[in-house]
Amino acid sequence: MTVLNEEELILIRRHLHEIPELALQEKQTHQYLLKIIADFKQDYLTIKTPPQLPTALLVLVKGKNPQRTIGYRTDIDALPVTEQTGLKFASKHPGIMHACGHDIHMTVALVLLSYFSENQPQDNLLFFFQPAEESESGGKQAYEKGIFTGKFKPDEFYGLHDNPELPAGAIGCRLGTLFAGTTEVNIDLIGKGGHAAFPQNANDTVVAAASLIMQIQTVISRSIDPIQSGVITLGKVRAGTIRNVIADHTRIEGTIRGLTQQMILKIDQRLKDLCAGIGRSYNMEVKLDLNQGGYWPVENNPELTKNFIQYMKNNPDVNFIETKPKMTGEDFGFLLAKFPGTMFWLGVGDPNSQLHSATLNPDEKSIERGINAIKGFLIARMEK
Ligand SMILES: CC(=O)N[C@@H](CCC[C@H](N)C(=O)O)C(=O)O
Repeated sequence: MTVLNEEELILIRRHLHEIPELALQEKQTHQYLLKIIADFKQDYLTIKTPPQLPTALLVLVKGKNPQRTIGYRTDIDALPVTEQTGLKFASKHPGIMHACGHDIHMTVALVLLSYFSENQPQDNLLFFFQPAEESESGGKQAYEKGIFTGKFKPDEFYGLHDNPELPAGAIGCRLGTLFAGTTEVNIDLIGKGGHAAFPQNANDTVVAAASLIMQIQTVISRSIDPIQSGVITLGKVRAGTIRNVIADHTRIEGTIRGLTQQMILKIDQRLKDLCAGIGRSYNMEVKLDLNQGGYWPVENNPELTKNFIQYMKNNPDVNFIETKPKMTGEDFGFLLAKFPGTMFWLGVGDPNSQLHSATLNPDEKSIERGINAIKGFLIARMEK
């Protein structure tokens, strides 16, 4: 096969969209990626499925005259969202959707890989198809399980995220922090169940949880410098089985976001204080589990990012937009703390939807435009 053309890339993107899989369960996706890559010219490629992380995939393209190994990462997992786009190629996996655009990310990476498998690059290029970005910290797991060793160790790393607010094909980036760091929050309140008619004999976790939720909502407004800011969203609350039984257990799940590690730790501490206080005042056990995993703030490397932005600004075919930091999280933040590099946005022109929404429908024109911009950048980078 030669370099994937526009028609082929659309078919690939649509097939990937049909088979979304959750974090660490990306078996079908992994198989499909392998099948596509098997059709590329193999002369310069080394393909490896790391046994420590069996849905991940590393593909090394051997350079002509390598001075460095440039890493390019795409995430491959999807979300537990029921698709409502009405597209002909909508998800075939009930309750799961590529609602964060990782199907677009994978397609861009595959086309870049197909191009460099035909046109041997100067430097080595390492393509990393990463599982578990949405949860389970796939990037961190990959690093800690030692998959970036020997010839699979990048000297610098690049990766993109799609952005429905930006016009299709636009490239967005900034020096400094691009994405927030996040902490996953799990709270279990354990009280005493009982008959709805006899609250005096029970210890109601729903009432305690309601109070805790309201207190947590004061953290950002009262404990955080308004110029800096942060976010706490409690997206899931589960309690009870029926209206007339007092719930002995309430589970709250949420996420904390901050643009610096210091901010995240400050919010973490306030949550610990509030949970301890609720435990004392309602006389029940309140277990708080905070897990940052690999969702560190995405800090772009100053020198490499300056170079990236300069290339994009000077390229008349690229619509470059200097963006502000966002409170979305990304476990590429962990990898950028280990390897210098740059994360950037690819505009997918769907301003009526958000990432993680059931109606997200990226404009497919963004794929080809993104590929051209990134391909040009990688070639220019290898000439330096
Ligand atoms: C781009 C994006 O939407 N990323 C996710 C990352 C998940 C972070 C983690 N699981 C958490 O919820 O804290 C996001 O939700 O921002």
